[in-house]
Amino acid sequence: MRYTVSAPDAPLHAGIQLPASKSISNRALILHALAHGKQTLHNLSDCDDTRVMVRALQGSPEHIDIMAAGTAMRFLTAYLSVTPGARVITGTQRMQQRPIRILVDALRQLGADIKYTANEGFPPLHITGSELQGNEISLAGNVSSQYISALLMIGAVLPKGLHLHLTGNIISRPYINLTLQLIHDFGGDAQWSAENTITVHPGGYQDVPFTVESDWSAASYWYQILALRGNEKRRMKNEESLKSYEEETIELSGLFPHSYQGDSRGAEIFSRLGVHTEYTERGVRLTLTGTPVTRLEEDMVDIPDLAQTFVVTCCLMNIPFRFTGLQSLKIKETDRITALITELHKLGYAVRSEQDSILLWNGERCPAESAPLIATYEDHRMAMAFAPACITLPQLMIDEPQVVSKSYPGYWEDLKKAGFTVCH
Ligand SMILES: O=C(O)C1=C[C@@H](OP(=O)(O)O)[C@@H](O)[C@H](O)C1
Ligand SMILES: C=C(OP(=O)(O)O)C(=O)O
Repeated sequence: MRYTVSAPDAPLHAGIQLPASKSISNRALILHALAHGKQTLHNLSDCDDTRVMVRALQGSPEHIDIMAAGTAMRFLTAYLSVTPGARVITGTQRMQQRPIRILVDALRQLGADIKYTANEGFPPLHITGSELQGNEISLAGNVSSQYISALLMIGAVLPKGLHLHLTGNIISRPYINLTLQLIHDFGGDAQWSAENTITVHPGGYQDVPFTVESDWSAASYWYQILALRGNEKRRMKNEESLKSYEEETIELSGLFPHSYQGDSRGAEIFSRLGVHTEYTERGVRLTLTGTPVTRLEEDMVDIPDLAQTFVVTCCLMNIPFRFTGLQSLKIKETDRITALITELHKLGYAVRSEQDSILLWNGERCPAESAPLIATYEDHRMAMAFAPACITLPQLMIDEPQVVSKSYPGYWEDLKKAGFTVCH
């Protein structure tokens, strides 16, 4: 399947109910299960990554397929290690190439019984749950923060709690802090006890009602849409159309100013690309403002999921960039470094990488394809970050658009609500 996407002719005035955060949903589900919770979790995401988690936690299945959900794979590996019973946990072909050795080694040091059923270091895993006796381990903090979050959440149900010493340069740190925040919300006690050490006290969790915030990573595609509309506006000479663009607004509900989510930093970065954020009672109201920067440099080690949004946005706005801290992109849903370079070449942008961790563009162009079809590589963020490019490149085609269901099942419907045309 493929979609052809076109931008609205009329001024954009969209009101969007964003999906709930899958990162918060999947943490809340694990903590709720560890609390033997009966209370309702409100506003859980309906995305694939959360659905697989709900299914895995219901009725204790012996065979668990978490499809493409990194959080579900990592969080459940730790959870099943402390939960009585024997299970096999697996996922898509790609999930079977995403490394998990660091987490498995850490859990084994605590006493867990985990076996690789195919390739050493990768899912599927056979896990037999038991009470783990260990309470102090060191692990690398520079590969995926999801290993750390997984261990922290079970820390409070270990008889002696847990001291985690993190080695290397810690990546995706806001996701670790999000985990600590949710542990507190569920009545646990965990904090940074030294620069690279986190301590989780024993004592378990409380059964509390909880409401999941909307997803700031999903919000980034709407910021991108407005930034690209602003770019079109500046290219227009006609006073009337200029005025109508100026008044364009997008309202996104369910976001708060002091979010737990690290990707809320996207709002500040987009302010440098001409998008103003105003917090309202319901969420945020985005409007166009000011003049965008002429070059963007950013360390994205804390916000890896926003890399695709900013790389595509900057190319289309003709803003040269250098984004560092992207070392985790190679082991996500696809190798996002290679995928971005390949697809942007189709659109005529010669983006380059350095040291597998930097993406840069100095404004260099290459011949563009006349009717580009954007491949999505089973990666929701490839589809969602490239679709807004139709504002600059009319009739853009997106291959396998259904991939968005991993985190934002209503993405295409929401685009239609905002006036975009989405055709099969
Ligand atoms: O903990 C989480 O909810 C996540 C952590 C990040 O992964 P890494 O820690 O592997 O970078 C992020 O990319 C992912 O989408 C969600
Ligand atoms: C990397 C992502 O997800 P995960 O690692 O949880 O599969 C993502 O949603 O961009």
